[in-house]
Amino acid sequence: MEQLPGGRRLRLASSLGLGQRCWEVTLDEERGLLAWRDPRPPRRGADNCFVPTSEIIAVEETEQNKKQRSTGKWQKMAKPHAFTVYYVKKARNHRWRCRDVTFWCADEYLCNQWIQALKELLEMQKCRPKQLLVYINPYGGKRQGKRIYEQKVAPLFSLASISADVVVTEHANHAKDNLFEVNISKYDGVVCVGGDGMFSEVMHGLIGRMQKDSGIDQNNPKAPLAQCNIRIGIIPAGSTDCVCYSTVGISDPVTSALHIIIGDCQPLDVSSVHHNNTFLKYAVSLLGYGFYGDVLKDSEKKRWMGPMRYDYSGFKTFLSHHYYEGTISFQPAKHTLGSPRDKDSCRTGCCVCKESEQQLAEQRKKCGFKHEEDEDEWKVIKGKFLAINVVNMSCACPRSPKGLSPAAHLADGTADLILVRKCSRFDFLRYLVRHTNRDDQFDFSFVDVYRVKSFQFTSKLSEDNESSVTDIGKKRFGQFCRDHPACCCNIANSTWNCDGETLDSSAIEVRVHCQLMKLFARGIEENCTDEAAYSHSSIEQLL
Ligand SMILES: CCCCCCCCCCCCC/C=C/[C@@H](O)[C@H](CO)NC(=O)CCCCCCCCCCCCCCC
Ligand SMILES: Nc1ncnc2c1ncn2[C@@H]1O[C@H](COP(=O)(O)OP(=O)(O)OP(=O)(O)O)[C@@H](O)[C@H]1O
Ligand SMILES: [Ca+2]
Repeated sequence: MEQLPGGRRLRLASSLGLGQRCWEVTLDEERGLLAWRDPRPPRRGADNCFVPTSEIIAVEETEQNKKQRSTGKWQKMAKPHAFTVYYVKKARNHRWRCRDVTFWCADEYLCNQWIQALKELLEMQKCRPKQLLVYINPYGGKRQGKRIYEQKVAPLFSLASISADVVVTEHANHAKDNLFEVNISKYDGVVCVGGDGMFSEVMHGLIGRMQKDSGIDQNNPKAPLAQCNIRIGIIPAGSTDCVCYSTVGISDPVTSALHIIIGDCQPLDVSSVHHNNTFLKYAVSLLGYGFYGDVLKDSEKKRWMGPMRYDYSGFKTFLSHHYYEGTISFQPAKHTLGSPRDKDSCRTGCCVCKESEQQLAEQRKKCGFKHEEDEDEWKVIKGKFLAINVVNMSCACPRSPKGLSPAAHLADGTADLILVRKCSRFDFLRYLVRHTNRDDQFDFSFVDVYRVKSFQFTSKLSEDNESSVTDIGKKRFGQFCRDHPACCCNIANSTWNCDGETLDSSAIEVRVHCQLMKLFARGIEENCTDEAAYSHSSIEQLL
């Protein structure tokens, strides 16, 4: 073992057994790598293996008897000693898996030195959770939440020495209400097993609890909200799993469990939604009026169909082709570097989000939690819309791998406002299809997109009702426009789809709160295979 200058940086290099051969194994704390190489010439890149120490899941002393029985490899050696390292292996499409490698040596002291060094390194990873609170929705998605947790996630948590208090929910809002009561300081994170609706519940519980504990009135739309520092982990087991997919790059329970174990952290913007100084909801993914509101409303009656309900209701809503009249006001985002038409997307370590984080910190330094009156201009648009979508993130999901707004950022303090104006059914279909291919879905004359920090909407119907409350005739009007039965204009309001839940009010006021909460995730990685993440030359140097 070598202590590097400066005292505490560790470097271990030994010749250890792996399979039936000796490998050169190196643990370098400074570079943050565990690497092993077959020393026999020729030196082929394929024989170099390495793991960033931050992605080691666990290390265990391996019982020699167990190993002898299963492989018979060590039978000729006198008393071999062995240890197994469990680590993250990055596969295709952002999928992570837990792999293990067992090293052995005849020297017990050397073996223990390795185990101790690796355990010390794991102990030093302070961002890793030790105690988690887990909520499982047994009825989300295909009703597999409990099985997914028990079979795929719990064994990994226990391997990583994470203890978990598990609550299987018995009714909607169980998790949210429970989060107002539990001793939250006991936990390093909260995990939800379910879909976007379940995530939304847990988020409401945590943000709500944080505001309550800080004496902040959620009903005040202008109140600066207290940041929620306890991270949420999402084990996807829902129908859309948009938040998980957009922050990890895949909906896969094992991948998400591994992000939780290694203690990843991804800040997330949250929008607050109010009506007449009354708090309605928070939103992280989609706030959609018109098409997505109607799809959701119809699909709620078909929950028994599982995830298929969205395709059924989507098709039905597409055929109905309703548009809605209303007024939109918004404040364009000026503080951010990006634009919704950018070709680059938000990725791990995104510099647009980092810049926003710095601005947020400076703003906090300047005025703390005091509210500063926002003088920025409002832009107003009146029109007839098939869909009004406000998205805090790309909203990528398995149905649409690039999402509703591919260049939206997870943590820049803005949302993208997408306006799809009245157009033909055929054009709307062309617009929808572009969510599933590489073509630009904003490149249509009937689609506009803006990056905003706040937003308001009033439907024509409620404006009319407000201006002539006595006009009973208008209120009694049936659902469809009787003057133009074939025109698809809808005299009734649509419903807001707020992260998969319907809102009761059509008139809403929305503000984006930059990085209000944090997830156990790291955003979508640019190039996610190990080989791409670490160049071979740096591994060669290490070995
Ligand atoms: C021709 C194929 C076109 C496919 C177009 C697919 C676009 C899909 C975009 C999905 C965006 C999801 C945004 C995330 C929202 C979540 O916060 C929320 C809660 O989980 N999920 C939904 O509201 C669930 C929303 C689910 C919406 C599904 C819409 C399906 C539309 C199907 C239209 C078929 C037309 C066919 C005509 C021949
Ligand atoms: N035990 C329960 N019984 C009934 N409803 C529940 C229960 N636990 C949670 N819920 C509610 O179920 C709703 C939907 O759950 P979830 O988001 O997990 O699945 P989903 O709707 O199929 O997926 P997605 O939101 O990704 O489309 C949530 O809004 C949550 O409040
Ligand atoms: Ca954002």
